[in-house]
Amino acid sequence: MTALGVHRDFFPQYAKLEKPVRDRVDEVFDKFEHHTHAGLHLEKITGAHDPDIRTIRITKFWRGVVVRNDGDGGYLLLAVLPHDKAIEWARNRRVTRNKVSKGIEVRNDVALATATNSFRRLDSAPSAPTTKLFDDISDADLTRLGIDDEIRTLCRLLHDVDQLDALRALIPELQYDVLTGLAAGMTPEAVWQELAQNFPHATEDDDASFTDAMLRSQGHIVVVHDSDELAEVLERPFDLWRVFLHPTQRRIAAHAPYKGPARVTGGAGTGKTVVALHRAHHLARNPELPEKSILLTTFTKNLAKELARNLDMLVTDAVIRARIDVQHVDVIAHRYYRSVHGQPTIIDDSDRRAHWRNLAVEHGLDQPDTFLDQEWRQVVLAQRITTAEEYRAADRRGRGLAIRPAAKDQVWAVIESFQHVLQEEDRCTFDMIADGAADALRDGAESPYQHVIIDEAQDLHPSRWRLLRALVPPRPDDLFIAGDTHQRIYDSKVSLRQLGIHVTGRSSTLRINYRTSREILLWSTALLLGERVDDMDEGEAHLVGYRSSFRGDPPESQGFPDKQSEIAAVVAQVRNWLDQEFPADTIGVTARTVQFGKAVGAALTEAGIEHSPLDDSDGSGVRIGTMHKMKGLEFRCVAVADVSDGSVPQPNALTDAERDPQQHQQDLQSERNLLFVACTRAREHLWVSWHGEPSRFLSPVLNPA
Ligand SMILES: Nc1ncnc2c1ncn2[C@@H]1O[C@H](COP(=O)(O)OP(=O)(O)OP(=O)(O)O)[C@@H](O)[C@H]1O
Repeated sequence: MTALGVHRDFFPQYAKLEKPVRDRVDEVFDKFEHHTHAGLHLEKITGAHDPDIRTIRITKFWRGVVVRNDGDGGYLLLAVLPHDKAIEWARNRRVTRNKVSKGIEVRNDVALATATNSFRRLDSAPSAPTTKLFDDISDADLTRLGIDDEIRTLCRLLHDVDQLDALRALIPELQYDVLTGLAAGMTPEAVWQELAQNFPHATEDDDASFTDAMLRSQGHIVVVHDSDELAEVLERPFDLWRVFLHPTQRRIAAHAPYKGPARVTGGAGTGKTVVALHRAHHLARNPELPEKSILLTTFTKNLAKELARNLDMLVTDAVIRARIDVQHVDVIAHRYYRSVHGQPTIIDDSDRRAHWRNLAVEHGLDQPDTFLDQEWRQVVLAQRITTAEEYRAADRRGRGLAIRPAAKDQVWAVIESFQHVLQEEDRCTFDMIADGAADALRDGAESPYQHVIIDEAQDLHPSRWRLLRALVPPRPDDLFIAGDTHQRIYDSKVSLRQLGIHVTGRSSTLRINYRTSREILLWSTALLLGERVDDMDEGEAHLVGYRSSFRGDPPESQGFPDKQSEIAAVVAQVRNWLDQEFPADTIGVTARTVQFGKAVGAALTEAGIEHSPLDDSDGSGVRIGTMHKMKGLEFRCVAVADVSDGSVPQPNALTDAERDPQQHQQDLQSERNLLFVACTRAREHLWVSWHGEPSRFLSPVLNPA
């Protein structure tokens, strides 16, 4: 059957067409599967660099650009442009094959030759630097990684990453990907490993048909076989993530059954959530699965809503969609806890702290409520400790302060009393509910799910992991975990290994950021300079090769003498974005504290600008919320306000350094990560402000070494 490929670059062009022209495009390609070459009325172009590239009439003013392959009769739709532009565009293009992926590449011969000449001139100027960007990479390595002669000649002339960036539209996608990976510090071997995993035919001779070659170009070509499929992929031309996955994303999402728990990591915006959604879709295609047998879950209620919204966009077949249950992890915990213990009553934070304070005084223990609460959550509840003996022998790695054996008994006595009080009051915490639910499930006869997919996994407490483990029996494809420990903002460090979740050999890393511009990414990652971050599997997490897929404006940062003038500036900045026609709901404002957010909200109201809190899922207008609430979300424009000394880090989130230096460091790390999370929510514009002195966390960007 005739296959039609549609190139990724076609989508934004199609999205911008007026409705009647779009309809004509649909009409022209309707029933393409039955068309012969002549049926599609393709026209040759005089002077074309590639004889297979033709144009096709859409309307009097618009033409499509199509590759027609005589070998197997496949078509590839490349562009839709005004008449003269289309002819010019098509004349200069040439279709080639990538040596590694054996997939299709489309290049502009004329522009590449011009660029090579320009860079040659720059390179021979007396002021040109003597070192070049790829001096350390041999020709043999470049060739092995699929860089062809023409691109190699060009890239040998480049001095820095900015020059490489400038060539993004000219260098074929996969080759550009390889070059940016090398430029971002990956070794040729590391790049090769990734390519070899993604493209199993990498070392074979290229004997693929044209249609097979299109199928091997899944990052930038989607292949459809009939007009219904074509209509479906073109239905939401802005949401490219539905159709085009990076080869690494696709490999992870469409992997054959993983033998056990699998994991995807990667910096902010690298598409971990997208991969989790596609994995859910992939698994749900199994016709033998009953309804709601796959759980897609995450850390907060808002994020679960966002997952469900995106899943509805991705999975349009109602039968397949019905196999996936999207729930906030604590909703699941409540469901199974209730089945055994009835409706729980939650103790709020202030009551909990008051209990700790009172009990510490009662037991003559000089420890603050924060220490006791953390000790209880991170040691006692984390390891399900129930006796003084167990507590004495407990693994307290990761907890700062060492406790002498005698003092341990005293701490245990307070913890025991605290648990007793909770029991008497018949109140509990979310951690306790999760553990109660895990027990209920373990005692039950059947596991409720066959697959569990977890997003934003880095912040889950061990009790949630026990629950998730109990929701699905150990089996292939039981748990699929997406998370990034650089974005951990609560102090829930876990070792998956110790929880019996083994991901070794089934862990993959994404490195290309699709959300934020290179400028925003570099600025934000500088905030994390020197930080050591665990990978939840008893190793260290790194951001090697982490890079953005596009360029934009540099972030702006500005200080103000006082709170009032800063708030006025935030309002002015929001107004400025609105004047530039960014829709209000694509603008996010965030601050460390609820109070500052409220003050900004009041000022926006006064200025007549509609706004709503981030946690109001039906809210509209500019969205405002704390940095914690920004987790997992994204906006075209983000104002991060009150990044002031005294607000970031938030003093009451820090353990006293003298009492517990290690915990103090961990608290600082969570606070720094929080700022990183807030800044990496911005797609196009990031604006950071403070009043008085700036936060010390801004020092790497305000005073770079
Ligand atoms: N293959 C892709 N093509 C186009 N856009 C993509 C692709 N993958 C991801 N994106 C887009 O990049 C943005 C970030 O993706 P996503 O939220 O999945 O990243 P993440 O790694 O989960 O981010 P974070 O950890 O910061 O929450 C989203 O807007 C998503 O639609």
